Amino acid sequence: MSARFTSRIEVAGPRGERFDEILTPAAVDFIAKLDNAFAGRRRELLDERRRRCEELAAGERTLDFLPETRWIRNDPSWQVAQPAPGLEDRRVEITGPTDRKMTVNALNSDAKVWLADFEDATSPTWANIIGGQLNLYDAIRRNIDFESNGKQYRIGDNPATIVARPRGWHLVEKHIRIDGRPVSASLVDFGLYFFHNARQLIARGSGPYFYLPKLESHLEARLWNDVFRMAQDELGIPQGTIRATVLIETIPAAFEMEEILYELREHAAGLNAGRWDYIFSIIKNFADAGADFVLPDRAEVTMTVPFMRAYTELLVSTCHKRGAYAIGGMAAFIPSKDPEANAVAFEKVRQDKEREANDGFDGSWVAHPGLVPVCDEVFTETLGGWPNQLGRLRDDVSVTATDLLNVASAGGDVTEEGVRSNINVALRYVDSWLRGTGAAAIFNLMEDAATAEIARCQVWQWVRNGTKLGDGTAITPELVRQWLDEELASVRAELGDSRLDDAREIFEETALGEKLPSFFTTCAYARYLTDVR
Ligand SMILES: CC(=O)SCCNC(=O)CCNC(=O)[C@H](O)C(C)(C)COP(=O)(O)OP(=O)(O)OC[C@H]1O[C@@H](n2cnc3c(N)ncnc32)[C@H](O)[C@@H]1OP(=O)(O)O
Ligand SMILES: O=CC(=O)O
Ligand SMILES: [Mg+2]
Repeated sequence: MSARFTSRIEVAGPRGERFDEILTPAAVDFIAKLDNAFAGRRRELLDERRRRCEELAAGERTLDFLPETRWIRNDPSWQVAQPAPGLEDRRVEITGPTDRKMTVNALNSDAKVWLADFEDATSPTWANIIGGQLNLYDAIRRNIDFESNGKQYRIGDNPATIVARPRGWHLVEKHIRIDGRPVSASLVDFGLYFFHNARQLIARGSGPYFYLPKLESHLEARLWNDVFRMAQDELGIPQGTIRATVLIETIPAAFEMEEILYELREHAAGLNAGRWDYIFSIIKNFADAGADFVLPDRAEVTMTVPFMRAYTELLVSTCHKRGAYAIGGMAAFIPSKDPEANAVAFEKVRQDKEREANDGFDGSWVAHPGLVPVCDEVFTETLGGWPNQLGRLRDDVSVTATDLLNVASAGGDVTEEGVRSNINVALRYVDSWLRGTGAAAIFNLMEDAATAEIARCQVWQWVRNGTKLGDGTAITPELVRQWLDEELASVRAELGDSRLDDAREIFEETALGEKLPSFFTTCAYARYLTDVR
């Protein structure tokens, strides 16, 4: 169903129950104002991303710390804003999609923060996006009690602070159109959440807080900062009320961490080490750059390989130099019903959090309520009586461009099991995503858009480089197609028909095509998640 709000603005998505409470004329007008002001710059910055990626692929460019912003890195006088109410203590943060049940469960999980996710953990169907906004709207107003399967869902006395993660700059929301063109998905998710909830959150002693995903440069951070300034002005909310934590999850952004904090300094709360998209970004940007950039099996790219350690060490030292929180990333292990797998998962998560706490992170992420106590315990032990370890300046850290780009330092092998696992996981995850679920437990691991991007991108990189298995067999398109047939058959035997044919099509296109598409989500969204052309 389509509703025209003005001669320029059209909402083309179906009207779900209570969607009109979110898609009010004033809220849609607010998004249109943001889009009018910032759509052009967004497009230019996306063009710049494409240019950089192509130049890197062609060997015409390398990545390094920017000479033109050295003055920002050398200027000792600036710090980011003070921690805002509810964000002083971030020792454990739970992430997850914004469906109704998970909203209540995450808020009650005893985590300090809930990352309410419209990005990696959400399949961006119209129902998920507007339904998710409704759930947040209701949760913030404590109007979300319900019963399901005999269980009462009700927000308790000490809920987590909500930090919403809008979709990245690369995505559009085709169901809202201005002058016939789709608006930026980032502005839709940010705009609706901010418009409806900013004042409520402030009145309740919290505030409008955001995680910003997949940034590739400080100019993209500047764009967000300008969005914040305009949004605060429009609603008459004091400048500097918003807080944003930026995910450093692309390789270009790793070279601009300090500049990103600088651009957002009046709104910056910290940086997060988004490890999965970071690995994806490295593969994507260097997929064509030769054998030195070929990564081993996905399971072998751990946080302790030298180039990943360089990244997290630089992140902590950069943050603490500027008074910003350093938040750790997601260990993919989740609780399991099998006691043995469960024990392994808890031990792996504990080790991951211990490494982060020892390195100086102020807190970290978990994917499941069952993991909150582990993370809490580890950080509480390290923090002592303090809410953070901002005082640990990590002056000992010195990371060079070579350290960040030393992808070969990962070592490890590519195996048949690794290739098959990538194919299998990608099929299962894309199938789930097409059915509207953006985070899934697959083989006892949390899989989401970022981890699935790694899976299909690795296959493309291995094929492109003719990477060899231990027995000398080269990974060719023919071999991958043969294994794809076999893996598909085994997944189909388990799941039934599902959306596996579509998942296969997406896999072939994004893992075996002549060109490596930037994201599987952009093409799959346009083709399968919306009828709007
Ligand atoms: C790369 C990145 O960006 S990481 C961040 C993005 N990814 C994520 O956020 C993933 C978040 N995690 C999840 O979505 C889920 O934990 C999954 C899909 C991996 C597993 O979910 P399930 O299979 O439902 O797990 P399980 O059956 O053990 O859940 C038990 C209970 O915990 C709840 N639960 C599980 N994970 C979460 C979560 N992250 N937030 C809130 N509640 C959760 C379930 O809803 C269920 O509740 P119920 O007892 O009321 O029915
Ligand atoms: O968003 C987090 C990541 O690891 O990707
Ligand atoms: Mg991510």
